[in-house]
Parts: sequence; structure tokens; C-alpha cells
Amino acid sequence: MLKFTKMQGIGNDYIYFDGIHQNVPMNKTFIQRISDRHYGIGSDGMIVILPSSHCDFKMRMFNLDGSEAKMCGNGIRCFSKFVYDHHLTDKTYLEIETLGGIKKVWLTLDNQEVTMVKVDMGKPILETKDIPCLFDKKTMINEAIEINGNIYHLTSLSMGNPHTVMFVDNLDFDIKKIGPFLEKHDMFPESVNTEFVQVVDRQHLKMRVWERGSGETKACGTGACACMYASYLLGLCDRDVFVDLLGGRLHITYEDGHIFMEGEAKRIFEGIINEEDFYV
Ligand SMILES: N[C@@H](CCC[C@H](N)C(=O)O)C(=O)O
Repeated sequence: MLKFTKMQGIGNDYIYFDGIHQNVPMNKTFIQRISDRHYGIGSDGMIVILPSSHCDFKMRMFNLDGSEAKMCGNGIRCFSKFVYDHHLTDKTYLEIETLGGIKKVWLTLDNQEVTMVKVDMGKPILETKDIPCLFDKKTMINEAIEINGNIYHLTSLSMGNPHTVMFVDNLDFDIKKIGPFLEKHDMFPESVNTEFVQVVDRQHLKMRVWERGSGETKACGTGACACMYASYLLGLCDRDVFVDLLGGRLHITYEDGHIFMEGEAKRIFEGIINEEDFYV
């Protein structure tokens, strides 16, 4: 039997497992089935809390299709609430090992309950070879790219995971027509998360996201950071902005070369499953 907690950060929902006190299966079939919204618990994917040799904890995260990602912004906020609420730590400053590097996290408490979480998301990476993005220039900043006979201006970067950002006049469009196409485009050998961004003013951005491995989600924390940094690079916003996503708002700042993200983290429910039920 496996204990789990379903949590969400502005609507980006994952199933969280304590992998310190129980053995958590991390194979694709199990992840796809528990994440299924009709036959499983239902989520955008799965996140596992693990011990770390040099940090407070280690996070591993998996998308809905079972693929593993190096970082998850909304996930790391809920991860941090999980370890505090489950008494795995009493610290309100944490260092968390991820496949995308060590992330520093600050918890805000209200009546001993974690409500808001701030994360140092690190330095954005622009070099195409490190995103990775197969493009014949060192960076892809507002480059006109032809896709399916249309020209799109893309800015690509890594926030530990790959993102490409496209500016649009409004967010009311059929994301299924373009999201999956960019996700699987040859230009991105490890696939990509795409942010569609509308600039409201210099302190306010709106975005929708098509996530690699999960499709359209209500929010993406690394995506909101990518969207802010791309907008900042192009001179479209200040260093301190609010990003509105379908599921809620994140506060993103750019300080001393690092991106900081702050937002809510919420528990939805807890439960116990029999692993075997998810292989049939
Ligand atoms: N929703 C996440 C990002 C999850 C991983 C992403 N789909 C990828 O494969 O890179 C976030 O909040 O950052």
C-alpha cells in the first residue's frame, strides 16, 4: 500500500509520494495510470520526495506521460509544503536537490500551515546548445521561425527544463493546433514547453502553456519564469512582475542574475492506494 497526497500550485496538480519511508514505483505505466483523470487519481503527473546526500531533500518529478523533467516550479512549492506539513522538517528555509540543480526555498507560515512559498529558480540559460535547441546561432531571442508555413517569433531558454516563448495579442486561441507541434519539433531534441504570452503592461503578463509531456495545464512555474525573462530581455517588462496563468497568479522577480518565483501551495486530499490496482 502507498500513501499519497494530491496537491496543487495555482491549479498545476501533482500526486506527491513520500519516497523516504516507502518504496515508490517510478515506471511509466504506474505514473500514467495514477495520473489518468478517469481511471486514476488524476493529475498533471507525479512528484517523489527523496533523501539527499548534500541537501535537505531531493525532488524527482514526472509528467503525465511518465517522462521525467529536471525541474518543476509549481511542484517544488508543493513539495516544500509537503515536507513541512508531514513533519519531515521544521525548517522554513530549505535547499532541495533537483536534476536541474539545487534550489533554495523559503516558506511562509500562517498558523503553522505553509501558505506561500518563494523559490530561487536560478539563472536562466540562453545558450541554444544547453537548452537544448538545434538552431544555428548561440541564442534564439525573438527569432523568426517558419513553422507549417507560418512565421512565429520565438525566444528559447532553459529554466532547468526547456522552454520556448511566443508573444501573442490575445490568449483566446486553439492551443492544441500549435502546442503539440512545437512540443515535438525537431528543433528541440528533448522536446519543449511552450509559453504563449500577452503583455498587459510592464508589471503584468498573462500566459497559457503547453507543457512537454502533460499538454495544456492550468499553470507552469518554470514557464512563468521563462515568460518573465523573455519579456524582460525584449524590454517588454520590468524586473518585478505578476504573471497570470489559467489557474492563478505568480510573483516573479529578477534579482542579481537569478529568477525568484513566489506563489501559493495547497493540499487537496490524501489517500492510500494499492500499487497493483494500477497495473491492470
Ligand atoms: N509544471 C511544471 C513543469 C513540469 C515539467 C515540464 N512539463 C517539463 O517536462 O519540462 C512547472 O510548474 O514548472
